[in-house]
Amino acid sequence: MINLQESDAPLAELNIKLPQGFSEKAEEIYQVVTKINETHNLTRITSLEDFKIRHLIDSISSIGYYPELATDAIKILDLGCGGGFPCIPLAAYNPKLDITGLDSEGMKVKCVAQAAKELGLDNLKTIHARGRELAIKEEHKASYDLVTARAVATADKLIKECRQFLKPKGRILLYKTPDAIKKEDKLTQREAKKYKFDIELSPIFTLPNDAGERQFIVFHSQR
Ligand SMILES: C[S@@+](CC[C@H](N)C(=O)[O-])C[C@H]1O[C@@H](n2cnc3c(N)ncnc32)[C@H](O)[C@@H]1O
Repeated sequence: MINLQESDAPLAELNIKLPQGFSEKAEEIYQVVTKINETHNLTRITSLEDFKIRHLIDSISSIGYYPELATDAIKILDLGCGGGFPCIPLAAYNPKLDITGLDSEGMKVKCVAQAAKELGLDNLKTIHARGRELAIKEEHKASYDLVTARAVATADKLIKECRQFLKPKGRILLYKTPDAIKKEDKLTQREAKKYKFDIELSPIFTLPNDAGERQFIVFHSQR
């Protein structure tokens, strides 16, 4: 049984409150995703404790930094959603979020769509496409408040790929490690300046069980 609690690091550190019934939902996510994984090889993270920390807690940790995610009706594109992270836990956390999981691998989006159906997540849909192809389509251009991406590409590439999806004053929120942010800094600064984004960095936090340090980099569109 996944025992997700507010006292779990870094949920406590980030002051993230768990909605009623979320621990049970987290258990359901674990069951559904690992069942689909048996035949589709979506994730190598399958032990209960690792899944809890590296998928569930990591995915919702952005709420500590961006509290509107817990309460508001935000339209989100999760670019490179893979097996459904962070989009599945975020959709389960706040039913008002309207999330689209996008991936260039058709099998992965099919699995995420199946998981969303089994979990009753009506606020999560999926699209099979590459980011840059979808971004130029009329119905997706300038349509999202927020683009998220975890473990997809370097920040400079993601600025280019995600910027056209954003509504005016939209944001891109990347799940990163502090080391990656430092390493990518020069190119990130260049692309952010070129496409007129302000950069904001979250505090660094540490995931338990040697899962490493995390930091968010957020790009705020000036337009
Ligand atoms: C390492 S996986 C990460 C998956 C998930 N975000 C996670 O953290 O578990 C990267 C995913 O991004 C997808 N991807 C990479 N570039 C992409 C692009 N330009 N457009 C859509 N999907 C992309 C890949 O197919 C892959 O599923």
